Amino acid sequence: MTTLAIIGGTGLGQLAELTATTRKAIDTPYGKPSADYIIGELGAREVVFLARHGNPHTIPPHKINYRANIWGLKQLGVETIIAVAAVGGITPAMAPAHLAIPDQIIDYSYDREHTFFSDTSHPVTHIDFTYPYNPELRDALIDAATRAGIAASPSGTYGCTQGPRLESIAEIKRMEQDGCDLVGMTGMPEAALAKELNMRYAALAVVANWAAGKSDGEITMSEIEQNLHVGMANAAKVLKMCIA
Ligand SMILES: CSC[C@H]1O[C@H](OP(=O)(O)O)[C@H](O)[C@@H]1O
Ligand code: HPA
Repeated sequence: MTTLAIIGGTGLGQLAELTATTRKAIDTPYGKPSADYIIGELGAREVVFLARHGNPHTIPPHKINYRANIWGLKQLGVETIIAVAAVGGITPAMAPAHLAIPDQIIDYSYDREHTFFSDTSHPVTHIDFTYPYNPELRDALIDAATRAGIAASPSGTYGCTQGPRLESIAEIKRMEQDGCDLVGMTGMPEAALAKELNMRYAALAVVANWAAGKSDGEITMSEIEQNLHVGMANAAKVLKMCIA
């Protein structure tokens, strides 16, 4: 049975390292996942890959069916999820193309289906979310980055905005005061849904750009693409080392 999954986001719509792949379309009680699940091998391990924004990349962050994505992985027997996420860098260490393994999260998103526990016919369920990211899985990613010789910040707070627009300077200032180091649009409810289904979940963040106001001028898609080109190549090395 497959136990490990990688969810790829912006800049990682497929995982070239996967070999012997098959596809699996899954329907769930919550609707359709973003794409077919790609099941293949990485090193000696079976790995499931899911393109968070669909294939091709057409689903914006606020329209992603996070519940279907996570439910489908559970159906496939996945117990461990490494989520790859493009982010904006807020604090000085989080420079473009840098990697980080966040340890905390703040949710600024809204109007998203964010729980499996809305059903009023069951007793109310409150999961613990003290550690949104699985500590052992985070340690494995940190260790893999060290062994791969790739610099990665071993902690950081990820702030999840609603998107799809990027943020204003004032919004980033507020997030920085709140303690955010990184800003993205997909970390929630993904992390919480995985925890609700008792799955190990950690994120490998790749900095695509300085967040609004942290560099001169506006943020351009071409700078994001260039930084992700470098950052995702390093992320793939960390994933490979981690899984091996
Ligand atoms: C301008 S790129 C913004 C886009 O990239 C991130 O996606 P993902 O987390 O899936 O890698 C961010 O959350 C936004 O969706
Ligand atoms: O600046 C950003 N803001 C939000 N999400 C992002 N994903 C990449 N860059 C950014």
